[in-house]
Amino acid sequence: MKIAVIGAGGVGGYFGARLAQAGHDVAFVARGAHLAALQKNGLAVEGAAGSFLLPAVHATRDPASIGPADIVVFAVKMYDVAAAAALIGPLLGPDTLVLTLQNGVDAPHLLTRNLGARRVLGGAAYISAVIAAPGVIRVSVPSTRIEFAPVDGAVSPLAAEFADAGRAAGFGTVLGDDVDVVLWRKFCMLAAFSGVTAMLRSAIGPIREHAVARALLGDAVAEAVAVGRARGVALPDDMAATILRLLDAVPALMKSSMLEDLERHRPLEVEDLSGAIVRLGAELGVATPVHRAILGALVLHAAGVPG
Ligand SMILES: NC(=O)C1=CN([C@@H]2O[C@H](COP(=O)(O)OP(=O)(O)OC[C@H]3O[C@@H](n4cnc5c(N)ncnc54)[C@H](OP(=O)(O)O)[C@@H]3O)[C@@H](O)[C@H]2O)C=CC1
Ligand SMILES: CC(C)(CO)C(=O)C(=O)O
Repeated sequence: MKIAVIGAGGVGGYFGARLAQAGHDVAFVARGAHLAALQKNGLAVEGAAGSFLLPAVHATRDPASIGPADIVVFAVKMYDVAAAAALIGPLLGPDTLVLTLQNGVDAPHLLTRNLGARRVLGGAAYISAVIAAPGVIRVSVPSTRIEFAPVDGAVSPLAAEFADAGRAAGFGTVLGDDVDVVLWRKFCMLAAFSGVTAMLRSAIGPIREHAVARALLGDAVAEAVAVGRARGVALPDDMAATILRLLDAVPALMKSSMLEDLERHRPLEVEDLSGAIVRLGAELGVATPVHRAILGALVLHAAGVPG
């Protein structure tokens, strides 16, 4: 398959590298020192999901030099979605699909406004990865996967082909038909996990061991699930319990990407995580005091520190 990755960071860099390693024609749209390193030294992956080097990768700032792809993997941070969406045009052929991998629940719907629902796949990435240095992606979990679904609910052969390609390339894929369920299942976990770990500046281990912190985490999950249900998303009855079981099973040292960003003084996605829950809760009449506190605790850091 021909795959273009916009945003070659922790998420796009890792999944794109696996697909390239498996022999697919993968091109990365990147920028800055990371782009320069990709062009000079190739793309290195290290960490718990395996280490390998792709010594020569197609990396560029200019999507026109890539041309139409089968799949565009769209993996910039949420606050970069609007600007990076302008890069998609030259990558579109008549049947190209665009797979969004942002946390949060809005990205596929934002892209749908310009691209139309038939082209957009909304995805949730289950991975913990960062750009450790320019040209180097570090993954801190052994097993990774993408769950995704078409915005219009119509599962196409190309989407199924991508799911197969991912599995053959070494990461899990789950192709569903209800994009909101795919997004909200992760969002309810992630908004709570990222918000509480970032607010408390702690990996998950100490949080789940302290009764007060654990209760905060449980309340954050419950608020997110309540908002999702009020929005009409078909979340399973045991959603909150399932999420807490999952968070009990992850390694004690695991941090959210938002905590990693906070520690690196990078911009935060908090407005699209706890902020979205607060906004939707207000619209739907669901109280969200924990997410309001998370938003308040982090909002002054949301722009990061330039440089
Ligand atoms: N990291 C993780 O473990 C997980 C992250 N996610 C989600 O995935 C999304 C991506 O996150 P992540 O991979 O961590 O982000 P990263 O910051 O690691 O990577 C994003 C990359 O996109 C680049 N970029 C942004 N805009 C442009 C542009 N216009 N042109 C070219 N390159 C651009 C960024 O460059 P620059 O640095 O210069 O801004 C950066 O290199 C987020 O929504 C996140 O919440 C989901 C699951 C896990
Ligand atoms: C929780 C995790 C690591 C799950 O993939 C994640 O998505 C994030 O921290 O952004």
